[in-house]
Amino acid sequence: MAESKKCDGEESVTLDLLKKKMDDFAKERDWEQYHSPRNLLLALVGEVGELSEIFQWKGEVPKGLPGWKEEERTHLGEELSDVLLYLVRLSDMCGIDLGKAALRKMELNALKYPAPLKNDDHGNQ
Ligand SMILES: Nc1ccn([C@H]2C[C@H](O)[C@@H](COP(=O)(O)OP(=O)(O)OP(=O)(O)O)O2)c(=O)n1
Repeated sequence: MAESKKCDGEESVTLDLLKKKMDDFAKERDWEQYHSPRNLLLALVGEVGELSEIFQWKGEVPKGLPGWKEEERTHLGEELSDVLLYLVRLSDMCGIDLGKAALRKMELNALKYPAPLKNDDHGNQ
């Protein structure tokens, strides 16, 4: 089920919900013909370029983006969203369950890069 509600009545955002909304968006416009894997990949890369432009020439940007104007933050949210939406759509058109694939990849990452052991209360490792 794609739709899910938070307890405050607001719709909670899941990858499944975004997948369903992108599917509806394409169907309503008869744009499924354009949403081939290769087209979507190129669109995704284009949006990553637009995202990069926001940070271009700024030098290092501290976390939380202090000093950024509200309109710059809004623009950033839009470009991040374009990247996410095309990624979700690309995964769907390739038959990849992105949520499952990402969780599996994180497990692989944890095996490849084990966290260092922490001392317990008794100073033992
Ligand atoms: N064939 C298309 C075209 C657009 N979109 C959707 C997904 C993106 O979220 C957004 C991209 O729209 P634009 O190509 O108009 O890109 P921008 O919104 O970045 O506009 P601009 O490039 O003018 O800044 O619309 C889509 O699903 N399929």
